[in-house]
Parts: sequence; C-alpha cells; structure tokens
Amino acid sequence: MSDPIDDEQSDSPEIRMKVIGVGGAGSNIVDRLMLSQVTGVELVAVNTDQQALAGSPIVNKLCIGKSVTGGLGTGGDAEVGREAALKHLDAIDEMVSDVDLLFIAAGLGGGTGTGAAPVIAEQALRSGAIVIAFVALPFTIERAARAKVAQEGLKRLRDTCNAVVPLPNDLLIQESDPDASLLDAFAKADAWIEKAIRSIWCMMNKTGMINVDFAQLRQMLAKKAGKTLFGLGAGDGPNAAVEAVADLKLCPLLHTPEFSKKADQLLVNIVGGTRIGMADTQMIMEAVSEEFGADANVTMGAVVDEDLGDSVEICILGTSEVSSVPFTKVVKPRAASSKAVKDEPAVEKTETAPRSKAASSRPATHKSNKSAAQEEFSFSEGDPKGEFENSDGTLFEGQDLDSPTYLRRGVKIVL
Ligand SMILES: Nc1nc2c(ncn2[C@@H]2O[C@H](COP(=O)(O)OP(=O)(O)OP(=O)(O)O)[C@@H](O)[C@H]2O)c(=O)[nH]1
Repeated sequence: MSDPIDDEQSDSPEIRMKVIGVGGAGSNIVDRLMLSQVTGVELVAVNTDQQALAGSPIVNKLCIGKSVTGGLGTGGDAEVGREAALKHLDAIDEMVSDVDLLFIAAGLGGGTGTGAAPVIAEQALRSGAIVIAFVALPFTIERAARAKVAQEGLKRLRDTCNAVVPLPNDLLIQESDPDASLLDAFAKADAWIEKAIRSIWCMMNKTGMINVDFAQLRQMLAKKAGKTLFGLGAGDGPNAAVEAVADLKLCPLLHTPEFSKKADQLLVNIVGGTRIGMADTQMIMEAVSEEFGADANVTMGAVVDEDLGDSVEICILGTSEVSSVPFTKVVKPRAASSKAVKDEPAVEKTETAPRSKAASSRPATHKSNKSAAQEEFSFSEGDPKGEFENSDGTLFEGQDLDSPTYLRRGVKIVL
C-alpha cells in the first residue's frame, strides 16, 4: 500500500486523524509508527516518564503529572496515571480538539497507559472525535496484579471509547519466531496497528469502488459496543481475493477470547490493486459477512490503490452489542469536568507540527455536529464473563489458544 501522505497525487485527506501513544508501550508504538513512516496521521507521545519521552523521536510529546511522579513514571499505579492526566486536561483538550478520528495506543497493566488513556479518550469523545483504542494486554507471565489492573483499564476504556481493540501480548509470542526477541514480538504487534490505521486511512480518504464516509463510520461505531472484532488478511497474485479471505480467517487476532466471534456492526474495508473487480469484491463481502457478521449490519468500503499491484488487503472492524438498551446521552457542560483538577502546565511539550497541506485543506463543514455543550456517551461493560478466566476454550487447529503459547510450545523469550 502506498504511504498515504507521501503520495502527493492522492486525494486530499478530509479526515483529521491522530495517534496518541500513552505510557511506555504506547510511546514505543508511536515511535515505531514514525520509524515505519506512517505519516498519514499525526503522532503524539504522552508519558509520565520524562526520560523515556526525551528519547522518543516523536515531535509532539507531552510529559504529564511531573508534580505527582517527579517525571519518573507511576510505579505501576493506574490511579497515579489517571491523576497525572487529569492535571493536564487543558493540554489534552488542545491535543484532541482538532481531531476527527483518534487512535489511542497503550499497554495496559502499568500505571500510565491504564490510568491516562481513558482520560484522553474521554476528552476526545467530548470534543466530538471517534476514538479507537489499540491496547496491548500484559503477558500471562507478568504478575497477576498486572492482569487485574489491565482488565480494569480495559473496562474503563470500553466505557469511554467507540471501539477498543485488545492485542494480547501472549499472542505476539505465538506469532513470532520462537527465538525472536521481545522487541521483535512487540514490533509485530505494532505492525497490526499500523496496517489497521493505514487501512482506515485509505477507507476514509481514497475514492473507491464503494466509498465509506466518515458519517458512516461514526454511525457504525456510535452503537453501544461490547467486545470488538478486528482482523486483517492479505493475498497476492491471480487468486489474491480468495487468498486474502483465507488469510483473514486465519488471522490470530480473531481467535482469541478477547474478541467476539460475530459482530452486530461490521465494517469491512477492501484495498486492492488495479486488478480487483466487482466480482472479487462481492465474493469477499459474502465470505466475510457469512463468517463474521451473520445478521450484522455490514458497512463495506472498497478502494483501489494502484501501488498494491496484484495484492488485496482486507481489514474488518466489528462491534457487538451486549445490551438492547440504546445509547444514554448525558449532556455535560465541558467546563464541569475540566475544572475537576486544576491544570498544571505541560512539563515538556514541543510545538504542534503543522498539519499536512492536504489535511489543512479540509472542508470547513466537518464536525458541524459539535456543540458548545458536549455530549458524553455512556456505554455498558462489554464482557460480563470476564476476559480470561471463565471464557470457553478457543480451539484453533487443534490447539487451545487460551493456553499461553510459551507453555504449549516451550517458547523462550530473548530479552
Ligand atoms: N505490545 C507492546 N507491549 C508493551 C510494550 N512495552 C510494554 N508493553 C506491555 O505493556 C504493559 C504496560 O507497560 P508500560 O506501557 O511500560 O507501562 P506504563 O503504562 O508506562 O505504566 P508505568 O510504567 O507503570 O507508569 C506491560 O505490562 C507490557 O506487557 C511494547 O513496546 N509493545
């Protein structure tokens, strides 16, 4: 796929997208996105660890809660992470105020990502953005307390985001070469996030055979969501479409307890080279709807990217409603929450990089649905059974994926 922003000939982006990496893992993720030249979206790093932030190549960064943490991190305390973020509500508001589609990346189980990410999500939601969070869940070998903190963080994020995509770190080991280093495994996780962001960027900004606009995306994600379903598949050559469907069905992310098996709202995006036609598109849609959507309300986009040659890529993002109770919209004056904790100045915040030429040419009609009194969405908890303990075994090719891979395969992690 061509790099969205580097492609000067591409259609002007109309949707302002940002990725905010929160905490150590989140910052690593945006660092890697930057190094892999994902420049179609603005990248921001937020952390309590001043030293780690100083080493990040990201231009826009915000050190939060120095008065609480001394700039040394939260020591794994999510309440401290939350408090640190609350001390910078004005800076966070500014960070999210011009965003249509916000991706939050974080690792759950520590203090900063778990505590601060929901605060950022809530502010972004209030300012009218759609918020999709990609969160790494700690390895099973990490302390049980971490898993508990992560589950609480996941619940909070599900209450404050339009969609939350959990990426279990155990799965990363499974996906990686047994001798791969931990950093390699993490890089692999970041590749999922990168592909998802690129795919959604293409869907929103490229003209295609079947276009999905931002209003459709908003409508699709504005339902009360529980678990998220997210997967990617790719194929190449004369049977690229068939291969891409097969690859998608094998996508390990779709075979974990964290994801639902079917979606009530399903977004399918197909990006193909010039050879992709309506017949391929239709075949993909039918196969994907049958496998993952059944009775789902399916929104589909299909765009051509000349640089893909004979390749086809499929990205699916679905949410499943866990309650028939409709959205509860609570109108809250923005100031009420913003004043909850007195803001302190950002310790380290570089100038906001100028928006891309294309992005700044965005029509002024966007975000016309914003109002001075912002709306807050109230969601219910998505997984009444809990994430790990009581879920059914997930059998895939004869193996129970709920059992940590390093136990099943004796994988060793090179640190
Ligand atoms: N996928 C991925 N996961 C990571 C990475 N770094 C850490 N993690 C995971 O994320 C969890 C949270 O770690 P951090 O992000 O370092 O923690 P933090 O949010 O900065 O919180 P504190 O350091 O306690 O303030 C860990 O338990 C790891 O499982 C990374 O680069 N990629």
